[in-house]
Amino acid sequence: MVATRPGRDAVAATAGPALEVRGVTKRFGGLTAIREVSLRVEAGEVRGLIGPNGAGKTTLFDIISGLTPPTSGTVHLDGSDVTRQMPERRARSGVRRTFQRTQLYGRLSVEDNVLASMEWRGGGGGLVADLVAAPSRRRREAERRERATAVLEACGLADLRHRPAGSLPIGQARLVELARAIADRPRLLLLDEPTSGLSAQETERFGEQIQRLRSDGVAVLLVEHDVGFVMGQSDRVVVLNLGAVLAEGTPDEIQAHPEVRAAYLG
Ligand SMILES: Nc1ncnc2c1ncn2[C@@H]1O[C@H](COP(=O)(O)OP(=O)(O)OP(=O)(O)O)[C@@H](O)[C@H]1O
Repeated sequence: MVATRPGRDAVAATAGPALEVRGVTKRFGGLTAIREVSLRVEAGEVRGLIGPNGAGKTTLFDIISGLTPPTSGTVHLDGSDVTRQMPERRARSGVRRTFQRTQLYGRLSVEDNVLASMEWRGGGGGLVADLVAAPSRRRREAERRERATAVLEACGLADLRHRPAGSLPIGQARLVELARAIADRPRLLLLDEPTSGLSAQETERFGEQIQRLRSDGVAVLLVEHDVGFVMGQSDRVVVLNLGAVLAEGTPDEIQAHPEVRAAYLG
């Protein structure tokens, strides 16, 4: 008999798209920031999300990650309705996010920032805890450190691992935020304008990481004002305008779309 390995892979294979947003509306008082938006992202797919300032992109990320509830509509992860789940619970189910303004622990080292993103898995506690800890805790701690080292290397941050995160320029800080988001092997990664402030070389490295994640089966939703970057990275692109979906298609279809050109691409 062939043993099957239960876990995320098995769930993903049977339960539908990594992310499905169904008919979501969000009102702030009299303002409708999101209007009946539906979209899906499959495992191993990069989906771009573009639109002018105020189109509702960040609000949609807040709804998907659980920071704000929708006024109506539902959010599904791997086929399960998570609309009422708290953000921490969604994070443990594999939803990770980066922010337009990086959210790092400025006084902690780059490495400790990455380790902290995996703290809930166990381990932690430092040297004293190591001396008195059970073997299972020590094993988890060793795995966490090994993973942090691998992720720091992949993101080009190995030489900066002992630097306080708050001392880094924005480009490197964004890479640390990416490292934090991917260290825990997310199922769904929400990237909010990840390349703003990055050099050409850092942008290229960021793009390589996105493609590596995709080939590992991660679903990526990418909000980005750099149209060239988003078109180069994405399998499909959704265009939001005034809170509603204006168009959806391949990068070529979107770039040729007359209304999109008029509203956004110019
Ligand atoms: N907490 C809030 N209270 C009231 N209005 C809000 C709130 N958050 C967002 N909005 C409004 O909702 C609309 C969508 O904003 P949102 O930040 O989601 O757009 P965006 O597409 O992310 O814009 P940008 O590209 O500038 O980041 C805007 O009109 C904004 O002013």
